[in-house]
Order: sequence, then structure tokens, then C-alpha cells
Amino acid sequence: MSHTNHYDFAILGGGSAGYAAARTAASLKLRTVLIDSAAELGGLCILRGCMPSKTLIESANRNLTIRHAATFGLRAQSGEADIRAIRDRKRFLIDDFASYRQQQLQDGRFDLIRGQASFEGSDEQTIKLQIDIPDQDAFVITAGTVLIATGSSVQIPDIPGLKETGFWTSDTILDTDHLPESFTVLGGGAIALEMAHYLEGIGRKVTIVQRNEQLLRGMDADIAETIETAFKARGITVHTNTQITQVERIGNRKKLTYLDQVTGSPHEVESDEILVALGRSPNTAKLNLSTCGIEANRNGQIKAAPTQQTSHPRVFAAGDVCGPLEVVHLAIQQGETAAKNAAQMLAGKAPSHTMDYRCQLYGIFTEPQIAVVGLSETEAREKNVPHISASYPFDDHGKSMVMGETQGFVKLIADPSTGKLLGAAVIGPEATELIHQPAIALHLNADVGQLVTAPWYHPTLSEIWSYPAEDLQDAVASLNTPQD
Ligand SMILES: Cc1cc2nc3c(=O)[nH]c(=O)nc-3n(C[C@H](O)[C@H](O)[C@H](O)COP(=O)(O)OP(=O)(O)OC[C@H]3O[C@@H](n4cnc5c(N)ncnc54)[C@H](O)[C@@H]3O)c2cc1C
Ligand SMILES: NC(=O)c1ccc[n+]([C@@H]2O[C@H](COP(=O)([O-])OP(=O)(O)OC[C@H]3O[C@@H](n4cnc5c(N)ncnc54)[C@H](O)[C@@H]3O)[C@@H](O)[C@H]2O)c1
Repeated sequence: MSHTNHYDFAILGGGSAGYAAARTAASLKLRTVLIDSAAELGGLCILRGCMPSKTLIESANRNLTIRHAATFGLRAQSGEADIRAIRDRKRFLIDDFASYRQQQLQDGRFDLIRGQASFEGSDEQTIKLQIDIPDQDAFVITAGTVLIATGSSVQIPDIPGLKETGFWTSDTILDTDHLPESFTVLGGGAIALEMAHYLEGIGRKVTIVQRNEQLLRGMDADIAETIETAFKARGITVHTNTQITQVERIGNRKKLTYLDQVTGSPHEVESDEILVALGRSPNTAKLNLSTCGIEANRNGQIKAAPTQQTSHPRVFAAGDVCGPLEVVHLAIQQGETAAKNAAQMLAGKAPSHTMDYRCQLYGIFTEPQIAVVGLSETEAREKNVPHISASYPFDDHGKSMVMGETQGFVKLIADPSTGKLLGAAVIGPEATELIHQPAIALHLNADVGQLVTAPWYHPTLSEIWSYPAEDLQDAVASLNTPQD
């Protein structure tokens, strides 16, 4: 294989961030190369992340609907889930999504190298990258600017006995054709909760073991409490405030021991399988970052400025390698930002494109779903941001009551003096869709008064946002009325 050996822009990794950057750079007429080491091209979101997990979760959602059929005067019986059929449906859809992406990666707008890249050094104008391809001699390419978009891998903490006992990860769940009867899920983040929802939703017994005092560490406590209550009502056991001390095999089963961090007493949980969902680590260990003075924190996460520049000004980072939140829409925006800034630098200009993290979205596809945008109450308190908030519950809203979906609430957070929207949260039916209304309002710098006067069709789930908006509009008016 022969390659042009100097490029304007070299991209390490062809996932959501890398592909977005390559597409943008090519449209800006940069001579671009994308290097990816995966056996199968497509990236995490398509192959082992968003899309396969949401495909499986749809089966669980349908089963929950069947379970609640009697509420709607219907007779239907939830039968046994056919895990092979669920897996095959996932494979069919993912093959389609992946082959479309593979075509996009190979349609000639930029060069594609199937190999593992690492840094070899740099001078004023040029960065050297070593490319390793199995069964071939390594070679070097050079580039004027580089983007690191190498993604993340499942993080396996050093818990005594865990590796020896064996465990599953989200990767295993997403491609298995059989599922044991019971699972202990370690962790209380998005992956743990989505997997717990899927497993219980298709009839498995689930126990969640979370270190923090609440599920979804860092999120507002009212959201964490609502999902915990909803999970418990479905028969999912939730242990919080735990310190896992030991994992061991007992015959065909697996036993986990943890210390209750409040009482100090030990507890045991037994199940057929253990699912580890304790976070992901950036793929940076093999990149030889130090040869180019690229700084990363202790976990290997690369430090990136709002321009996506790393500590080496001609090297950018995007996606799970740099955060601040490992989700796809940010990975794409960061990749595009990096490509546009690289083009400016190559043209001798200062990079001027920056990320706007004001509106970052986060959605969790549980039942009920959870979604947040912008500032949370917790963050506002931690950062001393003046704010007011108002919530409205789904059990007092006509459309959600008609739908029999009464768990949860919506919440708006606003500036007390101007009424400008600062953030929003929703836990309840279609939360990952409903969040887009306040997200757009936030993006357009709207205030709560504008939300009140916006048109809201009746009866819809969406109109629920108008109630907290009215409360906040009244609160802003009374806070800003001069007192005699
Ligand atoms: C189970 C699960 C569910 C998720 N659900 C959602 C969701 O619903 N919504 C959402 O927004 N996010 C979700 N995420 C997160 C989302 O998938 C990631 O944030 C996103 O895919 C990261 O994209 P990326 O481009 O940074 O990395 P990736 O897509 O992982 O791409 C990195 C690429 O770099 C390549 N690579 C690595 N090292 C090298 C090297 N040295 N040289 C060359 N190539 C290299 C890899 O082969 C890979 O193709 C989920 C994640 C998981 C695990
Ligand atoms: N719907 C979505 O958008 C979605 C879905 C899944 C994943 N993701 C992304 O994937 C990434 C990984 O998700 P995740 O849920 O694995 O990670 P996470 O970091 O959100 O959660 C990991 C949890 O494990 C706990 N933990 C870590 N080490 C532990 C230990 N030794 N003992 C006990 N508890 C421990 C942490 O306190 C945390 O609550 C996230 O950053 C998320 O952004 C997004």
C-alpha cells in the first residue's frame, strides 16, 4: 500500500469525532488522512454504544408495555424473551448502520489507513506519526495538524477476585444470544442503569451495587431518587454507599461482598453473572503523547481548550479522549471544531472556533427516561450561580395521565433577575425527546416568559413545560418588583 506521506490534517480514530472531523476537513479542502486500528470500522456509537444498546432497550420497552396491558383494559401476556432473536435484530440494524459508515469512510474524500497510529515527534511545522499495521513494516507519515479521536475502552477497576471470577461488560450484553437469570450490575452511571433497565425489562433479576450515595453521581438528587424508586418498584434491588471488597465464584454462581459505607457492615450479593459498568478510560496509553508534549490527566484524558487544541497547539483532541462529557453530539461538534481550527492554522490564522458547553445534553434511556440540558441545580449551587427553579410532576398532567405514564417530573432552572433559561431536566415519558424543547430555548437564549407564550398543543406531553415556565415567570416578576 502506498500513501502520500505528508498531509494537512491527520486524524487518529474514525468514530463519531474522527469521522465528523474528516468530513469537515475534506469539505474545507484539507489534504486529510484518517487512521483507524479497529478490525471493524464504525466506531463505538454504531458498533458497541448508542445504537446497539437502544436496539436492545426497545425490546425491554415493548415488554413493559405488555406487562401493563391490563391498565388499558387489554389482555396480553408477557412471554419469555428470545435473546437470540433480540440479538439478531440488533445485528441486522447495526450491520446496516456500520456498512453505511464504512462506505462514508472509504468514498475517497480523504485517505483511510487501517493501522495503529502513535506520535513520533514534532518540529515547528510538522508532526510525525508512526503507523503500525499487523504483518507489515511500520512507516511514518507527517502532518501539519493532527486530531486525536481514539475514543475510550471499558474500565476494569482492580477489585479483588474480579478478574479471576470473570465478568460481563456492556460489550458482552450487546452481542450475546443467551442471558443468565440474574445479574449484579456494578456502577450507577448511564451504562449501569440502561443495562439494568434492559435486563429487568426482559425478565432478569437485577441487583445494582453503586459506590456513591445516589445513582447517577453528580446529578440532582430528585432525579436520582425518582429513578431509584421506579427501579425498586420494578423489583430491581439497589444498594448505594457501597465499597466492593471481594468477588468470588460459588459453584456456578458469583458472589460479591461489599461494605456498607454508612454502617461499616459487610453484605453479600449472589447472582449468576456480574456486569461491570464502572466507567470507561480514554484510549491514550499507546499514543506516545509525551514525545509531542501533549498533556493528559492521571486517567489518560487529554486536556483540551475550547478550540479543542491540546497543550501542543497543532494537535487537537475530540470525543471520549478529552471529555468533558462522553456523548456523541459533543464528539461530533468537537471534531468539526477541531477541523475548522486546523484549517485556520494551516492558513496562518489563529483558531477562532470554540465549543459552547452551555447547552450540553445528556439522556439516559431507562424507564422512566432521564434527560438534562445546561445547568443543573447541583452545579448552580456548587458554582454559586444565582438561580431559581420550578418543577411540575407528570402525575398531575393530563396527557401523561392518559398515557398511564405518571412517574417523574420536569424542571426548569432560570436566572432570577432576567428569567433567562439556564437549564432543564426531565425524568418521565419520552424524556430524551422532551428535553429538546428547553434545549432549543436555551440555545436561542430564550427566557421563561418566551416559553410561556410559545404555542403548546393540547393535549401533549410537551405542554407540561409551560407550567414551570409560568411559575418561574411569576417568581421573576415578584423578585424584580420594587418594594415600597
Ligand atoms: C453502551 C454504551 C451506550 C452509549 N449510549 C450513548 C447514547 O445513547 N448517546 C450518546 O450520546 N452516547 C452514548 N454512548 C457514548 C458514545 O458512544 C461515545 O461518547 C462516542 O461513541 C465516542 O466517540 P469517539 O469518536 O470519541 O470514539 P470512538 O467511536 O470509540 O472512536 C475511536 C476510534 O479510534 C480508533 N483507535 C483507537 N486507538 C487508535 C490508534 N492508536 N490509532 C488509530 N485508531 C485508533 C478505534 O478503533 C475507534 O474506531 C454510549 C456508550 C456506550 C459504551
Ligand atoms: N445515554 C447515554 O448518553 C449514554 C449511555 C451510556 C453511556 N454513555 C457514556 O459512556 C460513558 C461511560 O458510562 P458509565 O456508566 O460506564 O460511566 P460513568 O462514569 O457514568 O459511571 C460509572 C459509575 O461507576 C462508579 N464507580 C467507578 N469505579 C468504581 C469502583 N471501583 N467501585 C464502585 N463504583 C465505582 C462511579 O462512581 C460511577 O457512578 C459515560 O461517560 C457516558 O457519557 C452515555
